Amino acid sequence: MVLTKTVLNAAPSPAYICPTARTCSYLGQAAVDLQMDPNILRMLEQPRKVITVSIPVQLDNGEVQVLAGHRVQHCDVLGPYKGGIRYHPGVTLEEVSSLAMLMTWKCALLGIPYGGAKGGIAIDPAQYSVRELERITRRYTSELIKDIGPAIDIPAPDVGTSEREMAWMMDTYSMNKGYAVPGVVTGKPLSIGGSKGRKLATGRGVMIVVREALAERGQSFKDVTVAIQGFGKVGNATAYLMYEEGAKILAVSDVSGGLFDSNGLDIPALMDYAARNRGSLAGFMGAQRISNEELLTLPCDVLVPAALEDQITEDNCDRIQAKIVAEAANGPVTLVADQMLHHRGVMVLPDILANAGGVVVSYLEWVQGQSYVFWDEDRVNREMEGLMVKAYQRVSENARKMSVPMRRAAYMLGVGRVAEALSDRGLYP
Ligand SMILES: NC(=O)c1ccc[n+]([C@@H]2O[C@H](COP(=O)([O-])OP(=O)(O)OC[C@H]3O[C@@H](n4cnc5c(N)ncnc54)[C@H](OP(=O)(O)O)[C@@H]3O)[C@@H](O)[C@H]2O)c1
Ligand SMILES: N[C@@H](CCC(=O)O)C(=O)O
Repeated sequence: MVLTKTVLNAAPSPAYICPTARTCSYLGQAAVDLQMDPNILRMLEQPRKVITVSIPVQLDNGEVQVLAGHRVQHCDVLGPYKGGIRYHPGVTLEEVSSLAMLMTWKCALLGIPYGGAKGGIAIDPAQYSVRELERITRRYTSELIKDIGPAIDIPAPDVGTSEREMAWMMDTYSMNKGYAVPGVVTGKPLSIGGSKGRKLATGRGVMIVVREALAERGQSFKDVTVAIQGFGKVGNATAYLMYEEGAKILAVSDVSGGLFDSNGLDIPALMDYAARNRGSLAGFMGAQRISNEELLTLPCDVLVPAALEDQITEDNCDRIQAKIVAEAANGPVTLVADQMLHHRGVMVLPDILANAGGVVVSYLEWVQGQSYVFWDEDRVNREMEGLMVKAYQRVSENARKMSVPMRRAAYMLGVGRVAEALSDRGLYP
């Protein structure tokens, strides 16, 4: 394990805001691999700006709750801050800081001109009415009004948010400005400047990188079995696109548990069921019920964690049977589990590569909006695929050349690009 401050003896500043040990460790390893100037590392290991706002919201029953909303802006050396907004009870400032840092490396690795950010509110959206969620989102946006904007910081969906919340954010921001500003968010509905292809984009990116990894082994989707944890925006799209490519999807899950069929699940039927059941797989009768833990340890070729962080840990990684783990979620594999999987010869396709399709199409949405020209879905998918394949090939080549795991190779490329830009812009203004 490599921790940045111990390896390079960089003294922590009093204002140090610590993302998780995992994120610091991966950055620390990249700093060593790149023989990075410690001054640059000091600048990269802390977010530029940490914003916590208080969100008073009147519930439908008249009671007022005061929520805490965060936005962490990690680095904007390559362009505006970029990253999703998460509504989930587990949101903490530490988690948001880590996710913001991941966004910086992800955008840099994919070569898109953005920095990294993340935001979130620690709520369970299922406990609020649609009107309450709208009031929460609008007040959160108003509190952030000076800190977001098409050239400053561009939010997008993440866990618990969708194009609906992005539309409310765009409308609130625009009302404050006095004119429509579609470019303040991405992942918004098509009717207000969203991009074709954005809804399936993250899943499509996951499918593309797994396809490339299989091709390197002389395999295709028709040869493999897949298990997918999480059936939300990312898991659902990943399952659908891999199913369409001919993979046998053995299992999927959501918070209610998993569904398993050794002959392969009928993914369109499950999507249809979930769409009629407020997104949930609960109550589906056409497959065997298993737990989320059982899903992770099923005998399969490809495992796709597409829910939350820390699902594959030192406690279960010995029982993972997949040969490829594709991190559709951000941070689903703990630091220790990552090392143990590597020692066991399991290929981990890291989050900053595997799930980058979403932010790539966010970028394409922003480009279309800036130029007032909107593309058909084929063009969006083609442009995205080009960037994903190029990134995969660079990471794979670097991993081979350096004899390191894919994550380490990806971090060297992503972190290296940011460090170079920081250095070129001038460290000591
Ligand atoms: N949306 C994007 O564009 C995007 C892009 C890149 C990466 N990501 C990452 O992908 C992951 C999923 O995001 P999303 O946008 O798909 O979120 P989402 O639409 O809110 O879906 C989350 C899914 O995970 C399930 N889930 C939650 N807790 C679980 C648990 N303990 N065990 C099993 N399943 C659980 C949820 O089940 P219920 O619905 O039953 O609660 C839901 O199916 C996150 O790590 C996110 O940061 C998202
Ligand atoms: N929340 C997504 C998408 C971010 C975006 O499109 O800005 C991610 O983690 O990559």
